[in-house]
Amino acid sequence: MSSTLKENGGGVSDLYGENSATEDQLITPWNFSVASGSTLLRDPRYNKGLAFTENERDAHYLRGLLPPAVFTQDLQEKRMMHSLRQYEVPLHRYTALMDLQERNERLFYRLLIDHVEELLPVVYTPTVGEACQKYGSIYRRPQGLYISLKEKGKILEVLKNWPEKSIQVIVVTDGERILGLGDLGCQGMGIPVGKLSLYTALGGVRPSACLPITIDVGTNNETLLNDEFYIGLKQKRAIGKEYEELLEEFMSAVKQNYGEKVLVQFEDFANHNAFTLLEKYSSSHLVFNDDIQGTASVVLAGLIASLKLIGGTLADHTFLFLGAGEAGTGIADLIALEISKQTKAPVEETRKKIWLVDSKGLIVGSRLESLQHFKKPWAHEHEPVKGLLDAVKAIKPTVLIGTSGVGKTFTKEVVEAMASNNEKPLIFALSNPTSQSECTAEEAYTWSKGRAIFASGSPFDPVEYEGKVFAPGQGNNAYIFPGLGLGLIMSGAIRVRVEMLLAASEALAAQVSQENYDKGLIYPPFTNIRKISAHIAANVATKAYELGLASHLPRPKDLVKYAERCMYSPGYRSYR
Ligand SMILES: NC(=O)C1=CN([C@@H]2O[C@H](COP(=O)(O)OP(=O)(O)OC[C@H]3O[C@@H](n4cnc5c(N)ncnc54)[C@H](OP(=O)(O)O)[C@@H]3O)[C@@H](O)[C@H]2O)C=CC1
Ligand SMILES: CC(=O)C(=O)O
Ligand SMILES: [Mg+2]
Repeated sequence: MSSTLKENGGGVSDLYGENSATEDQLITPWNFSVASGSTLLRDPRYNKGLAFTENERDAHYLRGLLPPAVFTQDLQEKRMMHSLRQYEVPLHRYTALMDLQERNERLFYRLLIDHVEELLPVVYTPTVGEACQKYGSIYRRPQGLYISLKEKGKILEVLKNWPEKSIQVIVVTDGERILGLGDLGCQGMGIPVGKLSLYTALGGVRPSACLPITIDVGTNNETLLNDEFYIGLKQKRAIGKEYEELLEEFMSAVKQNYGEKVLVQFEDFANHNAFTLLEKYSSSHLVFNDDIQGTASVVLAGLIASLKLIGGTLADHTFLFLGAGEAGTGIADLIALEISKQTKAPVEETRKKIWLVDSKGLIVGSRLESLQHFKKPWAHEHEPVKGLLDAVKAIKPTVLIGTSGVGKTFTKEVVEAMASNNEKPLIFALSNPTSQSECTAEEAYTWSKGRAIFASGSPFDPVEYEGKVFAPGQGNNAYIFPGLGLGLIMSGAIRVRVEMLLAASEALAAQVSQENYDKGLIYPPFTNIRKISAHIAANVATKAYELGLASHLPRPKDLVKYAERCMYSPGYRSYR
């Protein structure tokens, strides 16, 4: 046993700590056996339900435990989709899909991959938002790993309780800013679970390599604190040193247990923690923040693509944001950086055409002292402006981006003002779920008299306006994180860099076809997402190799093909 392994408690090659444990240390007596009979039917990873063949039914003691019919996976898929479509309430579809995931994992992913446009709004925004709000009452079986203040000092042991040992991606939340729904505490677990199901379905990361985690430090949501069915800690949120120490223990335990190359995606933290955590851990861990960085990458891709429709370069445009938090300032940063890269102008200059409005009005120089650190770079010289409409009139943006988490804030007057200043106003209503969208697709097209180019965080159906059908795009980080994650994993990257986010944006924008543009789309349809993710992964991996951050060597020649080969496929395997 090398001294390094002893020091790090076993490291990645001694996952259970058995080899490195001394005689007086406790270890877990893991026992692995071949599943058969009802145990096999209850194991979602291996269960195939009616698709077990006659031979498998004999060999694995399944005779009599299943009805006589033998179905193909195709037929199971058809049956399941038929059954899902009977539910009119989206939340019922959600629970039916979660049940399937816990019963037959491969069938679940087969459905999700083959019907991505239909099922994405169920496992993801908007329905996942409602599921989180009602998590306590729809709760059946635990999903993911819960780490609460009670586990302080024992987080490494908690990680070891998770049955899968070879983890590649962790999505972690502390539940404080779940979509635009605020603090949902422990019930935020629906988000890491949903995001990771997309890592598998959209990015091809195998399900057993995905670990959803919720860190429960309490909640400030009074409704939840008074709810007898609330599943989390009934106390106010820990802050300051107590919070930081728990997170520090978590991040160290993750590295100790899974090594340097496990990707940690921070998700739906409130902005007073999100920026600090990202800054603190990005030089020591493979981390990225989906709300700050993933969102920035997807919006930049949409902007690059939209230039084909509205003309000019990014530098020719003026940007106005409603919302100056994680998503808003994250996007603004990446746009400024890309313009600086393209024009060679310093980033301090390129920021000047990007303006943000927060709950107190336009961010301007006179507010500098009182601004949170992430807003300060955007405090340009201008007289104070209170509301969005006045800001639109004063700044005359060509692009309006909503990242406020507040619905109905792009009013008729705001959209009309955008349309009176621009032949083709570009409008992104990014807040989730649908109830928080700054405006609907129908409002954007109607109020702009069919001239807006529109994308939203949650999906909207196509809209008919004066005989023409407009198909809105979905500007959601779900386009980016699965491919970004796959690129990091397949190259064995050890750090995330901004160049990788830019590479992901360029790859996504390049996937928008002429046919998409002809329909006014600035994002490709989700139906092709696995191909899109392979291209994003390849571009990200290319950057990882160029930057010397990749550890998977030698570099595969054709990274797109390699990405496709790495992807999990949900077809059943035959059992001996
Ligand atoms: N489409 C996508 O892929 C993504 C969408 N989002 C969505 O973006 C939204 C915001 O997320 P995030 O940036 O993380 O949240 P933050 O809490 O970090 O930021 C919200 C910002 O909106 C401002 N704001 C709140 N209310 C108003 C108002 N009435 N008028 C003007 N500004 C207002 C806040 O102002 P102040 O600072 O003064 O409090 C703050 O600057 C959420 O709904 C989320 O779902 C997030 C990530 C990805
Ligand atoms: C999409 C997403 O990450 C959010 O709304 O928070
Ligand atoms: Mg999020």
